[in-house]
Amino acid sequence: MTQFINGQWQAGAGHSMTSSNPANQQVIWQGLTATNEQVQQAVMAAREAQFDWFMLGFDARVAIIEAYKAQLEESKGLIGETIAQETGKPQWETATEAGAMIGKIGLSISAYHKRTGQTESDIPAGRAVLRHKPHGVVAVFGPYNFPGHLPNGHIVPALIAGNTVVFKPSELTPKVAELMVQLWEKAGLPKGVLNLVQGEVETGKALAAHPQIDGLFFTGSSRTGHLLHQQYAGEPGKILALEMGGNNPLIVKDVADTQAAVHDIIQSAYISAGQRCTCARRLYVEKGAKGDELISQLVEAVKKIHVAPWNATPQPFMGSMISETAAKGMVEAQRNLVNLGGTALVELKHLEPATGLVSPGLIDVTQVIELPDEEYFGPLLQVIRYSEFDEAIELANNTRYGLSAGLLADSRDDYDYFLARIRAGIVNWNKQITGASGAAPFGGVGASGNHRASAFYAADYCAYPVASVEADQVSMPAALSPGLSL
Ligand SMILES: NC(=O)C1=CN([C@@H]2O[C@H](COP(=O)(O)OP(=O)(O)OC[C@H]3O[C@@H](n4cnc5c(N)ncnc54)[C@H](O)[C@@H]3O)[C@@H](O)[C@H]2O)C=CC1
Ligand SMILES: O=C(O)CCC(=O)N[C@@H](CCC(=O)O)C(=O)O
Repeated sequence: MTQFINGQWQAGAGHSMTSSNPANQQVIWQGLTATNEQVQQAVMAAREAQFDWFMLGFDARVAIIEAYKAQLEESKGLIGETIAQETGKPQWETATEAGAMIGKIGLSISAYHKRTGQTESDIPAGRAVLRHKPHGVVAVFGPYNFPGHLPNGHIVPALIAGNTVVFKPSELTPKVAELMVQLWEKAGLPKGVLNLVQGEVETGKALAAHPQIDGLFFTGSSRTGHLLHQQYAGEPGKILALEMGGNNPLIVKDVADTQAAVHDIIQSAYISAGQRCTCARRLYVEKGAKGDELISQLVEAVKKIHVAPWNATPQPFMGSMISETAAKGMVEAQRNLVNLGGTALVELKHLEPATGLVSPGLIDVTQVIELPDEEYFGPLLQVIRYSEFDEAIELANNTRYGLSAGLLADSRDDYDYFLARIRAGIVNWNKQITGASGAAPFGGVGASGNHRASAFYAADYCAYPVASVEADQVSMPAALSPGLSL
């Protein structure tokens, strides 16, 4: 039973789909995809349930969402293990993803009040009331790299606001999605409020194209996000929130503690085997002896990064990438950069055939004239040597993306200058550029997003404001407008 439609689990009526552990190819989930007819049923179930869900009222909705939180807490270990098995990420890391899912509940309730909610003020003619209403039925699309936390970051605020949801997870992580929906079911969510349709791109297309969708909240690649943006052109009545990838720069300038800088670089570029949208892809290091020393320490540290399957003891820093295909894609990306004139400082290697296990790579691309503005979604960091800070900032900004960026420098003045000039939605100083806080907005500019930041600002795209001027009864004004007599 792979689809959850109108409160019932049912088998897909489409074709066969499997999900396997990318570290050993063991099949961990098997089922049939949803057909267009099942997508239609899911959307109509969400439509049917929406008004009652909204009319239940905020407190009653939140009570169910708190019950879901209790389910998450009870199943925290299982969630972490399922994510690790399906994505290949190490267990220490997926435990933090399960924790972030739990933390999302309190943050989303607080964000609802702070960003939306209801306010009233007295005005001469009565009172002005600001309320927020849900859009209606929203589709949530999830990526594979955070299969629990990131869809959860759309679903929870959407439900708090009174929307109903049709969730289409990544085809690479159906098992995590199924577990999440089972926990909502146990929490007592009324039928039709959250529906799950599993499948590949065709299922996504059917859902995105459904005329009864009022909004679409997407986290995934820039390529797919751009397709959806084109598809929603000419539909101003629908809300589209796009959280997409990046080609994120990190600049190092005059740091006293080189070892600490190396640590921040590694946490920025290689966590989750480089499969975070916030990961550093380009590292700018000053030319000269100090820069050479930093690079040589970085090379040694990258060579020592422990890579192993998700459940290995001791735990590795990097687990497997999501698939063998993804691993091969990174080897191909490295080959392409070498062909363009790059020099591998640490070669990224596919460690075992038929798995997603790769070693981290570091490549000097200073000599590459036309550096591709691509998001290589894996553990491959490109190094560019610069002469002047201005040059480094200009190169860092030379991207169509604008998600995260960072500066490692001991001078506050340097940071203020960088902050004023860099174009990105997440800008950090002397901190890794991954691991953004859910208590802050999360989103990028350029090809990284459409100015609908998620995380704490997700509340904004989950509801629309309704401004009212109200009085308890109809009454005559103190004076009539010129030219009127009654
Ligand atoms: N900005 C952010 O918050 C984040 C962005 N990402 C980005 O996500 C990407 C990795 O995730 P993927 O799963 O590979 O993304 P993806 O774009 O391949 O897939 C995302 C979802 O869209 C669906 N989909 C794919 N093509 C579609 C189409 N034509 N119409 C409708 N639906 C379609 C997929 O089935 C999946 O459910 C990276 O680029 C990463 O940077 C990942 C996490 C956070
Ligand atoms: O959504 C939130 O609560 C905060 C954003 C977040 O968790 N970002 C993570 C993962 C994003 C990704 O998939 O790359 C991060 O910044 O590391």
